[in-house]
Amino acid sequence: MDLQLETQKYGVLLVNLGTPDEPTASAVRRYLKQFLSDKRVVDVPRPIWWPVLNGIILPIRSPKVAKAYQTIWQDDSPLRTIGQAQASALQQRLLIDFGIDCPVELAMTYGNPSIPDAMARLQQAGVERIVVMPMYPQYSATTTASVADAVNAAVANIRHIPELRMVHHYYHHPLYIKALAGSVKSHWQQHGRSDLLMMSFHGIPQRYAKLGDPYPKHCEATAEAVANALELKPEQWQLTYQSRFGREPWLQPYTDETLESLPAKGTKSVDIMCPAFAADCLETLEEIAEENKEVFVEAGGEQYRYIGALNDSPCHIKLLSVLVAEQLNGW
Ligand SMILES: C=CC1=C(C)c2cc3[nH]c(cc4nc(cc5[nH]c(cc1n2)c(C)c5CCC(=O)O)C(CCC(=O)O)=C4C)c(C)c3C=C
Ligand SMILES: [Fe+2]
Ligand SMILES: [Fe+2]
Repeated sequence: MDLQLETQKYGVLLVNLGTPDEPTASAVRRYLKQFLSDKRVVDVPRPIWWPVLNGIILPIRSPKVAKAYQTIWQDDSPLRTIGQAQASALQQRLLIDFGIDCPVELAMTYGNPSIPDAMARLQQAGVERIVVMPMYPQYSATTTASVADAVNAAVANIRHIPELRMVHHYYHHPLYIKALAGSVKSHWQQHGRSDLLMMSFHGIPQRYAKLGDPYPKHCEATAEAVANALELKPEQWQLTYQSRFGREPWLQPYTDETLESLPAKGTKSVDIMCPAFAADCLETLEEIAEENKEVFVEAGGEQYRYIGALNDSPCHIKLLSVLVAEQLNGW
């Protein structure tokens, strides 16, 4: 791609969901309170949700989730460590491939580094035009739109605001599909091939999809494109949804229930990947790689292998650099 850029200085805000500052109950509580107070995430009317959140969810969930974080914590939360590696690799790639000297700052919608702090660092570096890059291949109001809300809230406190563009989704981008299919192929080369490739996506409530959230359509398109790229027959792959929260029905089929049912149907080995996660985190390293493995093995499964997220792999960074360059073009 040949970029024709004006003289303004460009910057990138690479945004992921968020994670606690420490794997302690009090830090997890602070993070969950910010996350679960977002109306995009939980849309229950506030007079009903506030007492449930503060009186039941936060006191019960925070210590439990802190213990889960302790099992994956390595000096810091993997989501933040990987995000920082992605940001610096992306900055280098933009310079090498496109000749753009463009600072890249990692930010989190909830927790740290916060979006206002990261935007302030970009402006201090002289950046006037910011590409916001939410790390969500599939658009959802619960994630991508929350990034837009948080960026707009940050801008509301700035006198001299930057110009902004945002990547909306990339669920069908050829380089994204190529990176996912490539990660499966190299996993198969190293470990051999299982009976089934499961593509487990983070869920959302069914009601949100009925109200117009296109997220499940995007997930289906990603999964079908990966299956096509790998030339899989319909019985060799399956799309599922993980991480449900609360009582109402979420997108189905559920990952854990599917894994529990597979051995009885003769599927004894599974490779599982999580295409909606741009970086490994609690939901992949603990829920999928550990908890769900136990579910499958206890139900009679024999081999269960988790295929890691794209993280800071060269194909992933290449994809991110092209997504940014596509936004910069003609700006
Ligand atoms: C309460 C409703 C939730 C919705 C809707 C939701 C959507 C959603 N989330 C991600 C990505 C991530 N979620 C992560 C953790 C996490 N998610 C929820 C709840 C909802 N997510 C909770 C309560 C938590 C915290 C852990 C827990 O209490 O179980 C993470 C991991 C963060 C980390 O620190 O490692 C990610 C990433 C997507 C992509 C999505 C909708 C498309
Ligand atoms: Fe598109
Ligand atoms: Fe989540």
